[in-house]
Amino acid sequence: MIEIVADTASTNADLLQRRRSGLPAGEGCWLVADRQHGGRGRQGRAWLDAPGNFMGSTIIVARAGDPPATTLPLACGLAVLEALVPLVPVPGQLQLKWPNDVLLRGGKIAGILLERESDTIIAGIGVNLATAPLVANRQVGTLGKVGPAPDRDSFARNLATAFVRALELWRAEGAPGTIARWLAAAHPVGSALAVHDDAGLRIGGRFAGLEPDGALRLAVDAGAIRVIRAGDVVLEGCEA
Ligand SMILES: O=C(O)CCCC[C@@H]1SC[C@@H]2NC(=O)N[C@@H]21
Repeated sequence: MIEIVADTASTNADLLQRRRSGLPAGEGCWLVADRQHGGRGRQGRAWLDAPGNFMGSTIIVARAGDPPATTLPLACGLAVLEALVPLVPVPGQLQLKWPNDVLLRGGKIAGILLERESDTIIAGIGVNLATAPLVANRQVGTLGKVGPAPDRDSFARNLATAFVRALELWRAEGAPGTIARWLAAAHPVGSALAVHDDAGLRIGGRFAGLEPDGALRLAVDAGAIRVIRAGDVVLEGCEA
């Protein structure tokens, strides 16, 4: 079920609140906002909205036997990518960047914030369907750069369908299959990346694939591998 609200602070906050209050809201339930004035992004950043863009959240209920939670962001990124592929003239222009950003010609077009409280995981998704908000020091993408902006509501329906499939595949294939499909859709191994860790430190290196739990492998000086489990990743030469 997809519910649409005209304006809210954050669809993630709203769905979390519904689960806390014990209101009926489970997997398959979506909340989509026309406008969102307190959008939350990863790493404590804000997510800027714009008319015609997609801002929405859904619920995932963790089950015993689920694959490692660290691979769920990858599955969510694959779902958003699947919903976007039919909307671009050249599908290869879309790439995933760790853990779940979608890039269009190198500019970030979609971001996902996962927030967890006990068995409830809220996946909040922002997609620049119509407008690329101005973000300091970042090249952001919009579908409007490669064609007409798609209808938000039909995008929402396609995304909900892609999400069901992505969750089923994640649960059926587990971490190895999810990682293999994510790698096939990501920028190439060897791409230059800069990682800004939680302390604000910048680590430069080259993309060296993923660990079995979905963490990022970064080849740094002298061929050493740094394993990144949290941080903000920039694809050098494309973003900022
Ligand atoms: O920083 C990111 O890349 C993640 C951005 C996630 C934004 C979406 S918009 C809908 C949902 N509600 C929020 O407050 N945030 C997410």
